[in-house]
Amino acid sequence: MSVQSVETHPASQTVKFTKMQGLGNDFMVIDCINQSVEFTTEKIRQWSDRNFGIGFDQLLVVENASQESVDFRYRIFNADGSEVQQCGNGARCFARYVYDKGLTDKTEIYVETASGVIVLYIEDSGLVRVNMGAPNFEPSSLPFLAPARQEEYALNVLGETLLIGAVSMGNPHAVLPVDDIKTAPVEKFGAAVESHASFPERVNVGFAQKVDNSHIRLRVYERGAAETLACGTGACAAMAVFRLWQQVGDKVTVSLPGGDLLVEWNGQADSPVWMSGPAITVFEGEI
Ligand SMILES: N[C@@H](CCC[C@H](N)C(=O)O)C(=O)O
Repeated sequence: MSVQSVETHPASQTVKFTKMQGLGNDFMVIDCINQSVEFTTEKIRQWSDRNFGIGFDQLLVVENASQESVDFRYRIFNADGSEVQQCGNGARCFARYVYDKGLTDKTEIYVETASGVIVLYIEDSGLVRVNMGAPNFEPSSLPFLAPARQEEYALNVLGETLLIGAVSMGNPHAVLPVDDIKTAPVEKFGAAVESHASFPERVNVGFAQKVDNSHIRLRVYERGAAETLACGTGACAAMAVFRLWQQVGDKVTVSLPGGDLLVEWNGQADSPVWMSGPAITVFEGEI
């Protein structure tokens, strides 16, 4: 008996993709249900290059789900080629993509990620609302090498002691409160905190200013992508940390350089964080 290997979609020479953005956090989205693509770190870095490639903060990959109760599998790669667990702005674009491409006619979409299942809702307004799951403040969940769980931590960075909050939204976040977002030391501390030895898998770094009970301003230095115009999980992380510190209420507008997100969390340990915002298709391409 001879054994034959069957490949339904042979790896193609060219790759069809869609360029999308959520508040200026931009993505290359690839359908790997209808085409087969091999990903290498080198290829992703080339594509993400803003001068020599397509240019994006993250690559989003659409795949078939591995479980029956879920609609799709959602994989995420940073611009530096690292594969990561979660991307909030990407999740909204993922919903828009699978719906607009006719891969589903559902407006409530269950998606498996490397950090669990999230649920995406396409609203009549065109905005996408995402159930991002509950925030996890256990240091080991990031991972963050702190001796015990605390509400805030003192982190030694470049000879200075920074006060931070730490939370996993599926992916790791450090949140630094600042007095004024315009003078936030993103250039000085962003990369240093991202690769601090206390975060063995690196960390996304949010600089957050409380405006009032229902409004935060935020800039995020993203792991594997440097500062972006917006970070959805970063917005959820900042809101969750400020909510834990009782600095804000249950419903907060988070203003990022690329625009506003609405983030809701009631402060209960098992309750999910909800995030709502836009998801926009920019162009279709082939490379
Ligand atoms: N832009 C994202 C987060 C993307 C992943 C992140 N850089 C990481 O390494 O965890 C968002 O909108 O959440």
